[in-house]
Amino acid sequence: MPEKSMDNAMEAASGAHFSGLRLSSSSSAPSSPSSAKASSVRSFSPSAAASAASAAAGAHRQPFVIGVSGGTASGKTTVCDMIIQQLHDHRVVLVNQDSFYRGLTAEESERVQDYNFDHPDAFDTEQLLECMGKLKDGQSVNVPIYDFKNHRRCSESFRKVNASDVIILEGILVFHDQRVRDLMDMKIFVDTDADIRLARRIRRDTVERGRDVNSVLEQYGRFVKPAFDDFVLPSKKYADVIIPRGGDNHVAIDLIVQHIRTKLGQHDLCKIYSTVFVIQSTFQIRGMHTLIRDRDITTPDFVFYSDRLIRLVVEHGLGHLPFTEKQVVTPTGSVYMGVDFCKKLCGVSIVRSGESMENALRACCKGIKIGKILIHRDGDKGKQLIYQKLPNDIAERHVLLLDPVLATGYFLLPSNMR
Ligand SMILES: Nc1ncnc2c1ncn2[C@@H]1O[C@H](COP(=O)(O)OP(=O)(O)O)[C@@H](O)[C@H]1O
Ligand SMILES: Nc1ccn([C@@H]2O[C@H](COP(=O)(O)O)[C@@H](O)[C@H]2O)c(=O)n1
Repeated sequence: MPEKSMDNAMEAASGAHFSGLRLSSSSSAPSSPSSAKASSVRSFSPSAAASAASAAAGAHRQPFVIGVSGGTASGKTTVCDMIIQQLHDHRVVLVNQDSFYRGLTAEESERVQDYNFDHPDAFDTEQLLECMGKLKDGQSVNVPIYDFKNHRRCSESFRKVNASDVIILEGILVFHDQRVRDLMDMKIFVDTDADIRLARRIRRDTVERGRDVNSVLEQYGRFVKPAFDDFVLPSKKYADVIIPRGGDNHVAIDLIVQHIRTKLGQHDLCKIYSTVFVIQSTFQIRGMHTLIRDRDITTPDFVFYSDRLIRLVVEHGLGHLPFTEKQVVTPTGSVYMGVDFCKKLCGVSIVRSGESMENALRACCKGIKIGKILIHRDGDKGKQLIYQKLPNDIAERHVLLLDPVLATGYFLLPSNMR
């Protein structure tokens, strides 16, 4: 039998069927050690379940929001570009706080040299919050386009920013307002020496922003430096990560990208770990998860349903073991072309073990050559090691981690069973 067919057979074993649910005693489902929950299971309506499932499937995932702050010309945009480049397989959008600079009034425009663009009041933070709120909600937004040459927003054009997996919000004062900070899952401060920043700013503002050297120096001494000391530097304490030398610090950027990937992987583990197999959620599995999460479940029912879930995980896992073709002769003398597992399952780590789990595992593994079953109990070193390697909410699903080199299976069980 080709490997695919074997997998398909195992897949079918954990596919969408209700045999594991304990329906009423008149049904053909396995008999129940306790009927306490039977009535609630009986009222399990496929149509209600279907709408609940589709609601869950269509449920909007919260994007991962990263705030990037730092002094002017510290390299914030450069760092953001590097992160975006490295996260090429995810949808990432960049929102610049600069886009939310208020347009100047005619009077302010006349005396622009007296205007403090580095004070928090120079930004329309309410509008920024509204845009970020929509993006977090999965809606696309029109972000204003700001022109540094004439200190105005373009009145007609906007930049359309689509909902994404990752939103990066960059700007000198993005850590200043607590409401903006609270939107962020990760805060990065780009820390570059003041003299380097000033040199870059002179070059950039004269080349790109239509200024002359004198006006840059004047603005820097009068507003930029004092505001950095008063508002930007004090907000550094909110940062989770400080990157010295900005875009030159490849190690820091690599580490940050790795962290973001891990966080995103909580939604899509298979993108990070090629050896992770996530069992497809079915009504049967969700129904049983619902039952065992119910605080009113009786102990016999809990044991029954958790045992059933464990069996599904284990059976699914066994489908990934290597096998060879094997012929056997049946009692009637005919030849049956079958398969035989060709390597030993040398270790199975169960994140939380209990007698019923051990029993279920041993029962499922009957007929398979098992070298050793390792059961890690609470506090075990092995368990710690497994946890260190995995994102926090991985246990929300049934996951089987197979290491093809060691042929070791890790069966992770739902969080409430830890
Ligand atoms: N590591 C670097 N080495 C040399 N120039 C840099 C470096 N990082 C940024 N720059 C330059 O400095 C200027 C400001 O960088 P930018 O990333 O736009 O900073 P910010 O967004 O903090 O204002 C740009 O002209 C950019 O090309
Ligand atoms: N019309 C404007 C608006 C802002 N600035 C300066 O921009 C700096 C912030 O942008 P960075 O890319 O350097 O982070 C800020 O320090 C303002 O002084 C300006 O000069 N003119």
